[in-house]
Amino acid sequence: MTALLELSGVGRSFGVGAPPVLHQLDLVVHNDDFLAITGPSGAGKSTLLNILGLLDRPTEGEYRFDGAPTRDLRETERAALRGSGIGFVFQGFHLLAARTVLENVLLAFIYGSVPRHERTSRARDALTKVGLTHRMDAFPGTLSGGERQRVAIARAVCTGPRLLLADEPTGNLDQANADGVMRLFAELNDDGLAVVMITHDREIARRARRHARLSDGRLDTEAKA
Ligand SMILES: Nc1ncnc2c1ncn2[C@@H]1O[C@H](COP(=O)(O)OP(=O)(O)OP(=O)(O)O)[C@@H](O)[C@H]1O
Repeated sequence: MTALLELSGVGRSFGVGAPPVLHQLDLVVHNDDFLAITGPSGAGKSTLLNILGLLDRPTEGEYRFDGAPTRDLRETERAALRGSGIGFVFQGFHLLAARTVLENVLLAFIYGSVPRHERTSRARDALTKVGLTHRMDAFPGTLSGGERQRVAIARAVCTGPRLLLADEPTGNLDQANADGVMRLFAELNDDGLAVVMITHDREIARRARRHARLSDGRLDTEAKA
């Protein structure tokens, strides 16, 4: 099976003479993978996620997305690949307070290639998938944290990405809402979406299919959660 993501000898340094934050990382993520990455604060987890999400570039090594090298892609090509192939979910939800739930989800289509006439039905379907059909016209400020994160997940998946990247997606949630988000990730993964998630919570990491631990800039992909 072709890897969806493949890192070979990837390093990332910030500034001349600074020690590398990421060091010679090798990682393969397949289409059906659900990978949790843990590690101490400052280990480079967000730096790694930014590289996987084509928001940042390695200073060493190669990153292949869906079999194709990404090194020589122009910014516009990287943005197009992000818009069509990758969904992002963050700890802080990143919703616009003055837009309704449905309008927030529709924002995802700004960067993709989904035709205009399909957008509202796709956004509604995504909100149905996350159990928020009844809150489409609500404003984010009137929702619980768990509901807000589900809106963010609907926004991340409504364009039909191959990969979902999540940075501490349960960090602002209580146990019950964190459980709900993890159930949703498992369902999306069963439907064929690859998920890579950063978490500091070992219980949450155990809910993934696979666990890798990042420390001192190195990745242990055999680590037990
Ligand atoms: N743009 C940047 N310029 C300089 N240094 C950076 C930059 N981005 C990250 N770093 C450094 O890289 C290291 C790793 O940061 P990163 O945010 O990836 O860690 P993390 O594992 O996600 O940490 P946390 O769990 O606390 O969020 C830190 O020492 C940080 O200061």
